[in-house]
Amino acid sequence: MRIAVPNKGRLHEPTLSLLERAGLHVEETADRQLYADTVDPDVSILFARAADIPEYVRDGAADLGITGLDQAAESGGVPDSASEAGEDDLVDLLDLGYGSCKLVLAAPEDGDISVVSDLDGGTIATEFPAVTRDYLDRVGVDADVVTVTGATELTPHVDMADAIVDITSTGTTLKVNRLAVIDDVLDSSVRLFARPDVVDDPKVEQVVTAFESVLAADGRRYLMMNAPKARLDEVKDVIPGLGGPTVMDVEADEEGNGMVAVHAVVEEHDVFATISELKAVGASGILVTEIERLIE
Ligand SMILES: Nc1ncnc2c1ncn2[C@@H]1O[C@H](COP(=O)(O)OP(=O)(O)OP(=O)(O)O)[C@@H](O)[C@H]1O
Ligand SMILES: O=P(O)(O)OC[C@H]1O[C@H](OP(=O)(O)OP(=O)(O)O)[C@H](O)[C@@H]1O
Ligand SMILES: [Mg+2]
Repeated sequence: MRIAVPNKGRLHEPTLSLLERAGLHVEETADRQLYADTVDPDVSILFARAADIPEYVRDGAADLGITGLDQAAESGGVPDSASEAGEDDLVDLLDLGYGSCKLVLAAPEDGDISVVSDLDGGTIATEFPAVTRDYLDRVGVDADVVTVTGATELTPHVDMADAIVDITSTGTTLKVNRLAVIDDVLDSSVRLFARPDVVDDPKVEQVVTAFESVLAADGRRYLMMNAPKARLDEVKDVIPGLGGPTVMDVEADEEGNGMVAVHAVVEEHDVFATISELKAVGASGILVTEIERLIE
């Protein structure tokens, strides 16, 4: 099974680090420019441009692909569910949570375009012509779409276009170019895409489970502590944990009081408050550790 992965750009490093954390270490090879093996002999990697990955998966050059939803939408769309997928469609298997951005319609701040209908008969420049035409159909506006391959933000200032459809995340690029958002076109993040014919393959399910376990571990911590057996109920009230904490008998303390070891998964943002509450109910030797993967 082959996974297409961005070869450069902002998605390259986070994708390799996800594969690593999921246990799919990518082997260093001389020709890593194009293909690489992983520690799993059944899984190999194809490096490609983020924009080309949807096409590589459709064509069968790869079985799975990791790229932005914006790229998949531009290359022919993604149905809402696997059951609606035709054989040329991509199935959106999993939101991997990074590369979050928006495609927006934007126009010069001080211009006369303030709603999308002002663009009737106008021109929109974009790197996403298919998504833009779909959007125009949806809102019922008739505008020309010009395709550019970069520096889209400049086009309204050199009379090439009245507005643009482009990626934004912090909004800095739009601001610097004195452009204001007129409408949201598409919310995007990086997804794991598959061809419909591989969705039920056990290997694909194994990859999905591995990625899910990394996502589930994100933002959670593993707490370990000792507590007096007599106060276990109070400790449990403080840490509801994932399906309840694990409790093990340990040796009694010097005074002969029964002790237990308590282990639990907690949300990272609860750790700070939880620790003082645990101390208050008699817990000691509290350890907080990171979780690499969590299979729920
Ligand atoms: N500013 C951003 N914030 C978050 N995600 C972004 C941002 N810009 C792009 N992305 C996401 O990353 C994907 C790829 O963009 P990136 O800039 O890494 O590649 P690229 O511009 O195609 O690189 P190159 O042209 O060097 O191959 C986009 O399709 C989008 O999903
Ligand atoms: O809202 P912001 O945080 O400013 O991000 C938006 C910018 O990020 C992307 O460009 P990128 O940095 O990938 O450069 P590129 O045009 O060379 O791809 C995108 O094309 C926008 O220009
Ligand atoms: Mg870019």
